[in-house]
Amino acid sequence: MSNSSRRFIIGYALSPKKVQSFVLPSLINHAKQRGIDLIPIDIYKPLTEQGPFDCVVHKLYDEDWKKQLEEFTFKNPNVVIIDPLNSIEPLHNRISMLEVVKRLEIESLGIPKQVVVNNIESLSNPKLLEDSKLRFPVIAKPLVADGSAISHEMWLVFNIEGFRKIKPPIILQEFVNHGGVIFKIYVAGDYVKCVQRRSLPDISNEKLGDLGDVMSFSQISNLTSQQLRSESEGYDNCSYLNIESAEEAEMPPHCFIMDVARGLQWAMKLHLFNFDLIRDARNRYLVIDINYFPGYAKMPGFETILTCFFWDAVNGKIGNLHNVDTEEG
Ligand SMILES: Nc1ncnc2c1ncn2[C@@H]1O[C@H](COP(=O)(O)OP(=O)(O)OP(=O)(O)O)[C@@H](O)[C@H]1O
Ligand SMILES: O=P(O)(O)O[C@H]1[C@H](OP(=O)(O)O)[C@@H](OP(=O)(O)O)[C@@H](O)[C@@H](O)[C@@H]1OP(=O)(O)O
Ligand SMILES: [Mg+2]
Ligand SMILES: [Mg+2]
Repeated sequence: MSNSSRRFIIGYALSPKKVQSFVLPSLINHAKQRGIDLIPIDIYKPLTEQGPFDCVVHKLYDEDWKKQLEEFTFKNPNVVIIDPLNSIEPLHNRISMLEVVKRLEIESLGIPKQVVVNNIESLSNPKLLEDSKLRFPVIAKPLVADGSAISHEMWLVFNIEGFRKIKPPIILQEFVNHGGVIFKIYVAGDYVKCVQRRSLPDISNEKLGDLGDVMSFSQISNLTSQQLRSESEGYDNCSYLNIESAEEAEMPPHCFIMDVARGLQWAMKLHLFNFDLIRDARNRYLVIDINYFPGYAKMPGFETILTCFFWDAVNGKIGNLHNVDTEEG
């Protein structure tokens, strides 16, 4: 229970899909019990005429919202905005997204080799892979990561023929064998949680020749085994994805997760994000993706963690990371 009778108001500006997946009755009730009311922001009305708010959380990126936030911040400099748009923006480009990882200089941590391809001509350059020190298989990911369905559409490319299906601007990223498991680390202010999810299976050199030219996929770690099977139907390479379940893997060390989460948070100046981590055959960890305001509801204990974070936010207690906890998802 709240230790004071004062109530706090958090305004949220989220897409209808995000409201449905995040603003669950269980979260609303949990927050209420700690004196926090979660109130929807009407994006069709001026933000400055709404409220009062102690804090605003948001995941909208259009120009109109940007202007609304600027005006609101100017008139209400003491209201906490989670998070400022200029801190979120680097995550909208898959190159700038991972730049921050390089700055951390944490031992055993890195990112896969990658190169930007802006147009079809560059994609047909026969020396593209050689110049960028990449080898097949590679993953082609849309350069822009703006939350649209298209920004999640990826291709696993097995040979040069496969490039025919790819539409730049994209990045080509080294496919790193990692045992079919990824770790998703959710950060909400001071709170950090690591869960294990399904990923793409390893590809051996022998298997590479049997997989066809290219295979498209989207948000694989959110798919159930059943969805994964139907997703893979119709591809030459369907048997590649048609696996029942990945082996359970050992979780990364707590202190390592903590260091990376804290390092990323400070470097990016963000409170709400998750990052995807894979472990290669030499026990090196690679960050492959960072998402703003991810699907927290899939995280065990989400109501408690988010409510604690909101409480910290409205009480000016957003500070050092603590409470690191790892568990299987
Ligand atoms: N370099 C890589 N090597 C091996 N597998 C990878 C690599 N990059 C991505 N993957 C696999 O592809 C999946 C999707 O990639 P990524 O996380 O970049 O996409 P996304 O659409 O941004 O995902 P999210 O839904 O988490 O936002 C990962 O979860 C992982 O299974
Ligand atoms: O759909 P969910 O709620 O599960 O959350 C997903 C979230 O979608 P949403 O913000 O539209 O809801 C995605 O955001 P965009 O890149 O599309 O902006 C991205 O962050 C995914 O990684 C999240 O899944 P998770 O990484 O947590 O598994
Ligand atoms: Mg991802
Ligand atoms: Mg992503």
